[in-house]
Amino acid sequence: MQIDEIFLSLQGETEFVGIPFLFVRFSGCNLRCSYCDTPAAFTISPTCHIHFHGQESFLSNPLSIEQLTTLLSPYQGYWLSFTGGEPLLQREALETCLTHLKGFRFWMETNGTLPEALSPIIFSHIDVWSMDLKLPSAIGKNLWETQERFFSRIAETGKTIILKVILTPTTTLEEMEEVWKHFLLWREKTRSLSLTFQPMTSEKKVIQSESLRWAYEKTLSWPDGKVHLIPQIHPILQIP
Ligand SMILES: Nc1nc2[nH]cc(C(=O)O)c2c(=O)[nH]1
Ligand code: SF4
Ligand SMILES: [Mg+2]
Repeated sequence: MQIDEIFLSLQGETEFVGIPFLFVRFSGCNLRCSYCDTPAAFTISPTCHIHFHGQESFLSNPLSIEQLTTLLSPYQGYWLSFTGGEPLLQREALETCLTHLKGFRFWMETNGTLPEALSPIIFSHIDVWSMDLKLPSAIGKNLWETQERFFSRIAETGKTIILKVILTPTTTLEEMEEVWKHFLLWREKTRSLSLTFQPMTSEKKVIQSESLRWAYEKTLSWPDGKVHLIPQIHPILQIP
């Protein structure tokens, strides 16, 4: 498996912020979002950067499942996030991880654009799906139809799904209306759905935008606690 980095930190996004997470960052991505904060994961890296408690080491790619098991087994009981890049581009490697790594709670960080890569093994092991909503202003094309197919398939599993949308100065209010329309429609398909509006951060500061103002008002108007406006906390805390 081609892994860009493996590290332990606090979850810096969504309503799970502040709790310890292992991150396994898969190499390769099928998108090139304007706001991407992990461009290093676009390409396959010759080495995997491992950093735990400020100690770093490197392993040559590809990594074996035995290497991964040795590295992660002291952390059984922790949440483990498969992130990227886009982990579903390496479906077989992901399935190997899911069937061999024992004693973790699995979190899937996905751009939600590869419904054809989903499989029964993935469905049975992932506990929480964190799915980005990719807007045309950030990726240059409309992917709603594909994202709808992706969402419908993961919703059938009944697992927790967190939708995440990144707010940037180029995000339009029409796009925000579209996000909201989909959130309301998709809520009908599953019991455990929440939405995080995530304003972009740069230089440890939250970037102001009209979509951020819009999201603030929308979040205030929604009382059930399933809609959140939360910036990334890891750049602010200056942690990985
Ligand atoms: N602290 C921290 N929290 C995160 N939440 C999602 C991340 C990601 O890149 O997938 C991430 C990350 O890279 N670091
Ligand atoms: S999907 Fe994620 S990793 Fe890929 S380009 Fe977009 S933000 Fe970056
Ligand atoms: Mg990140």
